[in-house]
Amino acid sequence: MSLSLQMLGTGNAFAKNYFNNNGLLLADDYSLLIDCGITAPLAMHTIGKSFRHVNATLITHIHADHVGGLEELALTLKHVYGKTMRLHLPETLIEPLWNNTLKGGLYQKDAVASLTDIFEVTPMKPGITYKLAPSLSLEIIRTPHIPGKDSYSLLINNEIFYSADMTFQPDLLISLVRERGIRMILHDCQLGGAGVVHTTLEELMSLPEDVRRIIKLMHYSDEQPQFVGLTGEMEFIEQHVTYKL
Ligand SMILES: Nc1ccn([C@@H]2O[C@@H]3COP(=O)(O)O[C@H]3[C@H]2O)c(=O)n1
Ligand SMILES: [Zn+2]
Ligand SMILES: [Zn+2]
Repeated sequence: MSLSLQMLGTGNAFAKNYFNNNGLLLADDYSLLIDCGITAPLAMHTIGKSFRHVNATLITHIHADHVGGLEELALTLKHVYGKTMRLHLPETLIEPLWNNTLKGGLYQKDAVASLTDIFEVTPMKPGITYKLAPSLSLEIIRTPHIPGKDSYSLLINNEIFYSADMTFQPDLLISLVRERGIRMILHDCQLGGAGVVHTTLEELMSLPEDVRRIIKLMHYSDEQPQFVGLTGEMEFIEQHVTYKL
């Protein structure tokens, strides 16, 4: 069994030196795109890959750096390649993703009137393990981000935690490591300022050593180079590099 991750981007929503924090998870020959932000189509082109070779896409929450590329993805697949993408997403995101984000661009009278008319939709619920492929299972965990906006982090193969954008949740992180035996945490990381809607580097640095040691940092700002060497045991993930998980 081989599991690897190549981030299309590792930047935060406003980064200009990094693409949006979207990941390509590869489990043997099955590939899952985790989030599809505004920059995802260009990032895919930059790394020489095409959406038509991706088996499915999963959405963590509705912000443009996580869903802004879905219109182009759906339209190119449909009109250029005659394909549809399987979309795994938390069931509470189905209605707002269509009505508040995608309907304006994708609606077509008598043809496309809902998310299921343009994607192969698989709704997900927290606490259930979904087998996406022989060597890939996923669970979603609802984690706080913006008041009133649902956001879901991921548990991959019951051993790797992939954070959506989220505020600092030390009890969750500690229990994932000490009670569920999670061996790796990929976490969003706001490098400066107060952590109002994200987790800050300072907050992550306050975690116990056994938790810090397995954290990799992503979703960071253009100031990232100034922080290399200042993150303790936690290393930055770099975009486009393929990591064996
Ligand atoms: N209450 C809010 C809402 C949003 N934001 C910023 O907008 C970005 C949207 O994408 P993100 O990656 O979730 O990061 C959010 C904040 O930078 C913010 O800073 N405060
Ligand atoms: Zn984001
Ligand atoms: Zn967000």
